[in-house]
Amino acid sequence: MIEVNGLTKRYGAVTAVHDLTFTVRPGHVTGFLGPNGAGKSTTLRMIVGLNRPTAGGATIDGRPFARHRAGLRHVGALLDAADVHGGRTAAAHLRALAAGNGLPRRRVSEVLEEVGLEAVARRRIGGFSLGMRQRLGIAAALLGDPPVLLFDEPVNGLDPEGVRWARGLFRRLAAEGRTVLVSSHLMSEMENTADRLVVIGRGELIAEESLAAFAARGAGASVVVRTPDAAELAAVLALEGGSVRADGGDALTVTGLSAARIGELAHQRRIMLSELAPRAASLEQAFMELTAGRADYRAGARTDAHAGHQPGHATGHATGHQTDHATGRRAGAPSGGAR
Ligand SMILES: Nc1ncnc2c1ncn2[C@@H]1O[C@H](COP(=O)(O)OP(=O)(O)OP(=O)(O)O)[C@@H](O)[C@H]1O
Repeated sequence: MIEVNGLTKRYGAVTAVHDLTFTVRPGHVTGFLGPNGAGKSTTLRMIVGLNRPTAGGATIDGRPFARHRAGLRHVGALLDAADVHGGRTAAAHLRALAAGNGLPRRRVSEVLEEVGLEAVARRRIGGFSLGMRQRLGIAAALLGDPPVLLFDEPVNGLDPEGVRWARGLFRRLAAEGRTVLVSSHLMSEMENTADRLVVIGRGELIAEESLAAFAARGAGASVVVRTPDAAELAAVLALEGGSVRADGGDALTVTGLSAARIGELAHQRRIMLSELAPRAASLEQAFMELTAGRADYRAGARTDAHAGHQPGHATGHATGHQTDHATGRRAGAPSGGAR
């Protein structure tokens, strides 16, 4: 179990994470979601002691990460797949990690097989694609067979088969009773993987609930209506507080009114309907609505909040990250002191 309590991280004037409190339970895949720059990586790094909180803290199975002597045997993490020594082979990288953490050498071949990299075990990591590096990072996280696992954007760069494989792996790890926290900025990556969600925006908690509860919020749900009297019905529905989009011809898409209410209003006005079809919100839509206004950057426009930010961070970790991000530590080996 991971317990995050009042976790806060400030970088000068920038508050990356603000008073974040949530719990990640064993036996589930918990999706850690938020738009770019929401503070996911910073939070994960604080959980494993690589960033020092400004306030608050996090425990893993009751103790801060630093007090876990078992290291990789207790907690495995993929934090930055690019953060590996390119001159080493995959096998050598994992062997060094195993040796440094007192793990048996046989684990190296076991995890290489698990992630499907046996065939390239003796190739230098420098020539690996991002997807292969992600697999290697996942292998490193699994090396100590730990009960607690954290993965930061693990499916970035994986091909569709790789994404399906990773989903299955996370679910299996959770089914084995492990605590599995997986971050993503895309709801679509989580909806077939996670059964619980922690959603953050601009460093603050927005939602902590089951995927089912999230889906039931109904945000973004709409009703498709077809009628020969589209203009008249649109006016009636707008008066009732619905928001109506004319889709051309006899079709309208209505939000803010239930299908039952639309049917009732049409009946009262003797407007004939040829279709009345509720459409559930996609989870992606619900996520977008929930985090609207909490994303630092959206296509084409920048919000005015976080005025001190460098535009470069829209692409991830381009600028302003020197203080904490460049720790030079390897994925899967969250050890050493925090900055
Ligand atoms: N070392 C740092 N120095 C200054 N600001 C930082 C540093 N690390 C992160 N930030 C800022 O903190 C905020 C949260 O960044 P973080 O990388 O944790 O977000 P994220 O949710 O992981 O985003 P992404 O999906 O883009 O990786 C951003 O505004 C970022 O610019």
